[in-house]
Amino acid sequence: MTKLKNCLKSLLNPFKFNSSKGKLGEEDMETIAAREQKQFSFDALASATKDFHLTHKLGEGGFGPVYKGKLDDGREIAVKKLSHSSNQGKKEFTNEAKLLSRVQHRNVVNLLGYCAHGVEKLLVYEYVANESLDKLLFKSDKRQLLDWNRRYDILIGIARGLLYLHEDSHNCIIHRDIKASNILLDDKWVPKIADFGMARLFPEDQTHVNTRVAGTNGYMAPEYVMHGHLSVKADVFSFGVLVLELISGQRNSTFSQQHAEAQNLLDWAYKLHKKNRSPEIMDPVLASSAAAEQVKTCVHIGLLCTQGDPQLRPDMRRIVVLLSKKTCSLEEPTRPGVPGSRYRRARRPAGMSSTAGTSDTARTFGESDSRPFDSSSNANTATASTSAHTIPRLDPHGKRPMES
Ligand SMILES: Nc1ncnc2c1ncn2[C@@H]1O[C@H](COP(=O)(O)OP(=O)(O)OP(=O)(O)O)[C@@H](O)[C@H]1O
Repeated sequence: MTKLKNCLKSLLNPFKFNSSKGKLGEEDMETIAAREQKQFSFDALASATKDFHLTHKLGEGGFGPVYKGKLDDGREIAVKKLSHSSNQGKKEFTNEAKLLSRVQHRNVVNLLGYCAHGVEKLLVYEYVANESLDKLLFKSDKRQLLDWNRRYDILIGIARGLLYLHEDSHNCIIHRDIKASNILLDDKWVPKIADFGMARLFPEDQTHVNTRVAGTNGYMAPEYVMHGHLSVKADVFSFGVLVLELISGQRNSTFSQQHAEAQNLLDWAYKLHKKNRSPEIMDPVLASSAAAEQVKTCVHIGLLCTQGDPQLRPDMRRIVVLLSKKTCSLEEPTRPGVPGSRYRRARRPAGMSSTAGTSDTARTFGESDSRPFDSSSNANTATASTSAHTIPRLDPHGKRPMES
């Protein structure tokens, strides 16, 4: 009997068995239940962030300000206060946040929980100590911290995180906004994908787009920008842009000013690849740490990911395999699509649906098409031909492909 008691006691130990009462203390039970529910009280978050004090503010993105905080139990957190423009109801928000907090992977920022308090909606993330990738990669005084091996590990980590979101999480989660600023690095340089699931929390709500800095972010897949066709291949496209940015140390969105002979980073990489000179896109600070063959393979993979036709792009499972292999034979990429931005998408001409996947027309892509797929061109010209490839129907949230 005593043995059984001890055994039970040790099983309950992680939950702070309250021996003086001989059972789990009421408070402990509440704490466990609250943690399970992933619900945080507004007071706990206000106290953790010193009333959302300016000195705790980490920054402000399109969805609202983010604050650093410390919970009573010592955990460091980042609290995202969603802007009031999210018109999602409390119950829907709670359901979505609950689902998203089940997403757990080494390369995805952990959503610890959420809080819905009056009009306030907040998301609570694990705090990731290092800076976001863009701050390191695009700042000349910091980019040498990222040698080739580190960049390569970051690439594989992001690829694994995306594979998990696409295929291995409870539902297919399309990120929709993969870019360098959404990759956070922890103190061991492990990349963590941030801001996943925003499409579910801001369903069909483009309002936040207008609060972002106007301009091109240069990561969005052309078929998504132009037609709202959202599939996992849109994330693959953005990942491809990120691959080429990591290799070159150049931001795709500001590239054109530097190299007049190419329209953008993708175009430049493609032209050099065709001449078998792709290592020339390499960031000069990598000269001593990079192996030319590996750089070549990575450029090749980046170009496969950014092809205009989403169906030609590899999926994340294949990308993880390709990146993990020492040698691999790769098909020739077709010309890259021209990336766009969400900002442009929000300004689609009247009459074009902004609902992902509702447009039934699409431009036909293919090897024979030598023109780059320009997302900035007028949408009327873009709907000229009916798609030869049917793109799977998407749910009205523009997030999960629907099983038909
Ligand atoms: N979990 C986190 N840990 C540490 N810092 C974070 C965390 N989440 C966000 N931040 C920081 O908070 C700031 C704002 O982040 P947020 O993701 O809201 O916007 P953004 O990525 O700058 O822009 P966008 O909304 O366009 O993606 C950034 O500097 C980011 O690095």
